[in-house]
Amino acid sequence: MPFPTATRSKKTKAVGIPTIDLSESRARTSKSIVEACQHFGFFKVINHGVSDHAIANLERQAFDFFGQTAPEKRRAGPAAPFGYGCKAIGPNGDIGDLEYILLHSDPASIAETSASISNSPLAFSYVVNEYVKSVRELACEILDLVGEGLWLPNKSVFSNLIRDVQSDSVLRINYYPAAVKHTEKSRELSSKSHLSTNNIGFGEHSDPQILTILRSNDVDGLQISLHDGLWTPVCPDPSAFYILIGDAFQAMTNDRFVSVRHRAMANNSKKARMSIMYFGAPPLNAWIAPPSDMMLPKDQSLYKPFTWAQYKKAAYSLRLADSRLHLFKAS
Ligand SMILES: C=C1C[C@]23C[C@@]1(O)CC[C@H]2[C@@]12CC[C@H](O)[C@@](C)(C(=O)O1)[C@H]2[C@@H]3C(=O)O
Ligand SMILES: O=C(O)CCC(=O)C(=O)O
Ligand SMILES: [Fe+2]
Repeated sequence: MPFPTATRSKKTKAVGIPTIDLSESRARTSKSIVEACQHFGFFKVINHGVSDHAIANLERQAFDFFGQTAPEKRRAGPAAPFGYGCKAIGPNGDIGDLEYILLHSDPASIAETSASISNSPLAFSYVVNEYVKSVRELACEILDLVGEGLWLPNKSVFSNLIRDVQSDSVLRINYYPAAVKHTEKSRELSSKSHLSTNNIGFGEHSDPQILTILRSNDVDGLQISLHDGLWTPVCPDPSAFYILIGDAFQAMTNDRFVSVRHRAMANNSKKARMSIMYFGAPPLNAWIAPPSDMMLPKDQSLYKPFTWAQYKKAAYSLRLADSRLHLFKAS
């Protein structure tokens, strides 16, 4: 009898993930960031400038929210797409071992979602706005460094998209409850069913946006898939941010960068895992295509030009693990 997927896909491999120190010289960091985007689509940043306060305040508000009873939390859901969600991910039947809050990054939308999430909506929306402002700055700094590293005449061509007031960026707070305590009997049963330690928390996928700024507490779970298809566990580092290249950036660099496939394993720790992701996206009507000065006359565009709205619509019509960029390949 074949093993369930969770057990079959157990193979993992430890790999050195590039760490970029943003306090080093721009020439050095811009070069290292471009290399990391090309080889991994993933890297870690330290000395990132996001204040500990902004992080701790949001984490506290979120832990307070997730610590409530199920009926209390359900009042803030279902996430359609914004608000509270439990287990169901997206509109097409994907399921994970987690709870989450999804918010649009626009202040008016943050205020609206906060009213359903919190009994103190002003305090909640204040800390969300502060966090979003801070990580947006970090995202823009990284995108400017990419522009410099690629020697683009307009180094802000990418960051301008997420600085735009119409930017469609999103904030997600994922909560993976602490593992349930096992009795001897339940341990025996779950080991027989091969399911005890390898369940999926948030299934394999790439993020559709330009880039993702991810931070988690000190509980592990995140894994990335590198070239050989093996899953690489990412060591949690609450003082750092992890940067993930998304599909839109892959298209805007004509595949010079490749979006990274990743997943989060279900929590096996006695402590809950919390991850916070800022998904930096362009305005809905923005065209996703390489900047003209990035392309040489001999270069062929690998994708038909498409808008972020068109790409998002395609992503939301598919399952989490489905790849989507091929739908926009130039013939
Ligand atoms: C199954 C889905 C969930 C998702 C929308 C989708 O149809 C495919 C992309 C998924 C994803 C992954 C990254 C982010 O977590 C997210 C908010 C996004 O923009 O695309 C989720 C979507 C979601 O959970 O709604
Ligand atoms: O929770 C995590 O660490 C990863 C979640 C993720 O990839 C996502 O929400 O898109
Ligand atoms: Fe993701």
